[in-house]
Amino acid sequence: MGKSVAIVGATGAVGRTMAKVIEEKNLNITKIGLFASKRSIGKKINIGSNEIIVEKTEIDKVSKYDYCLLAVDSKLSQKLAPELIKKGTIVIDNSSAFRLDHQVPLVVPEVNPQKAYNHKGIISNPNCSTIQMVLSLYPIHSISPIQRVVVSTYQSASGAGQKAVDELKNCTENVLNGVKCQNEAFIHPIAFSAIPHIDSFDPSGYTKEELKMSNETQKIMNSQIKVSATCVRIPTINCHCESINIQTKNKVTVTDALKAYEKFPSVKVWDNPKENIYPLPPNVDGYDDVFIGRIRQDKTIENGLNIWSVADNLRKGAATNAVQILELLI
Ligand SMILES: NC(=O)C1=CN([C@@H]2O[C@H](COP(=O)(O)OP(=O)(O)OC[C@H]3O[C@@H](n4cnc5c(N)ncnc54)[C@H](OP(=O)(O)O)[C@@H]3O)[C@@H](O)[C@H]2O)C=CC1
Ligand SMILES: N[C@@H](CC(=O)OP(=O)(O)O)C(=O)O
Repeated sequence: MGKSVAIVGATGAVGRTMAKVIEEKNLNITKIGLFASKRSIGKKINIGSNEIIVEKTEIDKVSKYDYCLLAVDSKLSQKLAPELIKKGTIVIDNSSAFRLDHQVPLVVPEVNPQKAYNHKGIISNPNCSTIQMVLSLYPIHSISPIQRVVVSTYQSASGAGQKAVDELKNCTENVLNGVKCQNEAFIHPIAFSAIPHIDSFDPSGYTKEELKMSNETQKIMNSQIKVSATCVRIPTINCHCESINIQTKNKVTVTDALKAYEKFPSVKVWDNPKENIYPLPPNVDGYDDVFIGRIRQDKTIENGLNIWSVADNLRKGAATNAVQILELLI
């Protein structure tokens, strides 16, 4: 029998992308409900040929659905998810609220799909930079265990939500017109800049975004891989980039890495330096895969590789991964 699915946060960057991904996949869903804040009551969103009217989020309404894809901030997830599971709705949560909870599976379907079945009502979707990195690491890890990773990210505005995308556009236009740029979504004006500060600082000096990349990777890959991350916001609209340095237990050659990536689902290699071919955000926008290029041996250590990875953070980094989890369950 077909299942019913609610998207809460349906008007946001991730929620809108979830609606698109559901439209593209032929899932056994009989009813879809779209919910957001009271500001969005009456907005219309098309899924296939159906025009769906956005409703205000109320537990009694959302809990009528079998599954809820939650795409709201973590504070709101913390409030809504327990109330929904109490009423029997299974929640796939995009926020960071429950990701490190031992009772909650944290799932990348190509890596640890079996965890999804062992849920107690909530399944967490990992952080966008983490999903992308885990898929970039896992094929290499399958050849030789990864010991340590040093990663620098170049994260797009859409990672900070729809308002941040609007702010990037307005701010760029203002700066070009000699007008001062106002910033609310970002800590500093984003136009023509690079901001090494995503989420808040931890007493260790790392940001929470950087710690998520470390802690969530260990949980998903069930391994004590050491990850040292520096997360940077750059003025691109969509798609995150990552420069990843990987240290393995035994030597992994570029040829080994290419073979492993080529047979792995959801990973594509675009790597031809002679022809200037490597993944770029505008070419990856709208795709569900993680794209890898610039694969090369690290000359400074014995068992090291450097790679460049690009993925659509709203799709594989958020909506597509969440809908894949839903697909495993229905
Ligand atoms: N953007 C990304 O790449 C990624 C995001 N995530 C996570 O996904 C979640 C959603 O992010 P994103 O889509 O970027 O955020 P947006 O800011 O773009 O969207 C937020 C959504 O939450 C809704 N909302 C706000 N307040 C309420 C309320 N009181 N009741 C019901 N709905 C409300 C908004 O509705 P309204 O329009 O009515 O205000 C909107 O639909 C966050 O937890 C984020 O951390 C995770 C991985 C990647
Ligand atoms: N922090 C990510 C997106 C995000 O919302 O992540 P999280 O769900 O882990 O807070 C970014 O800004 O690009």
